[in-house]
Amino acid sequence: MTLRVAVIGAAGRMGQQVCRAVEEAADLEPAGRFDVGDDLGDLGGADVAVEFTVPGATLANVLHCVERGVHVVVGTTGWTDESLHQVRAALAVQPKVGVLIAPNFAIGAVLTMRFAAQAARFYESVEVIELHHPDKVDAPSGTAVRTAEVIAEARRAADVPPAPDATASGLDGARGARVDGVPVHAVRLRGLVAHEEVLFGSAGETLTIRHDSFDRESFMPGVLAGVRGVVDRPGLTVGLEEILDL
Ligand SMILES: NC(=O)C1=CN([C@@H]2O[C@H](COP(=O)(O)OP(=O)(O)OC[C@H]3O[C@@H](n4cnc5c(N)ncnc54)[C@H](OP(=O)(O)O)[C@@H]3O)[C@@H](O)[C@H]2O)C=CC1
Ligand SMILES: O=C(O)C1=N[C@H](C(=O)O)C[C@H](O)C1
Repeated sequence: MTLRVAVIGAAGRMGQQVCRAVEEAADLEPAGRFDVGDDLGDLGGADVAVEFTVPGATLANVLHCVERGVHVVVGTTGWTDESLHQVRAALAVQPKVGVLIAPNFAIGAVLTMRFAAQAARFYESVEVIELHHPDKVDAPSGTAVRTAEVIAEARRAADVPPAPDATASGLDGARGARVDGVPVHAVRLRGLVAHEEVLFGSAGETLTIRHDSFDRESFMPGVLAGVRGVVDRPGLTVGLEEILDL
């Protein structure tokens, strides 16, 4: 069966790449391209909309799609418990519709989060560093936030005490931001795309897990897997790992 796919944020860095990927996929058909200021209307008759816009716009776009019975694959970051709650409420009146929200569609980034969760209970110390292109509008990255959260959950479950840190004075921000107690550092550098390092340490050893997206092409297999998977997954799914059965 051919799926008709609309792209919201189609003029953006990710949106352009998604439009190309949809055009090249034999089982998908472009239904429409939407960007800032466009009326989403009936999404061009799409079965699935792919949404890569900005944190301030994504909730309204997703709710619009759900209300019209269109499945949605969302890559935009900045989701909160409150905005996820609003999506669940909208889905309750459209029980056949599926929404997939994933902070990162690159397979290696999903594996990095999984490996980090596995390693978390074995180490005293942990820090997350995310490195991105300087045109990114949010910090830290959605991926780094999720990575820190899964690490913190695993450490709590294993009763690992807070990481040691004797810092008593210094400049604000020097130790990064705390996400669920885990220090997260954001680097913005021309030449980069999307990268993450998770550093673990214990007496006499460290473990570094690193993922690099050198090209936005790296997100496309995950996005297309999401498009094909979301139509058979009513309700809200958070994280590509659910679709990949990881
Ligand atoms: N989950 C994942 O794997 C990935 C997630 N991302 C996330 O995706 C999002 C987009 O990233 P990226 O493509 O680099 O960003 P861009 O800024 O390149 O693209 C966003 C596009 O959305 C447009 N836009 C803004 N508001 C609206 C709106 N209300 N309706 C429709 N379109 C709108 C922008 O227009 P204008 O510029 O005119 O405002 C722009 O064309 C970010 O949140 C980023 O973190 C990025 C890469 C991978
Ligand atoms: O803005 C980006 O580029 C990216 N955003 C996502 C995030 O914030 O985690 C995913 C990836 O890191 C690229």
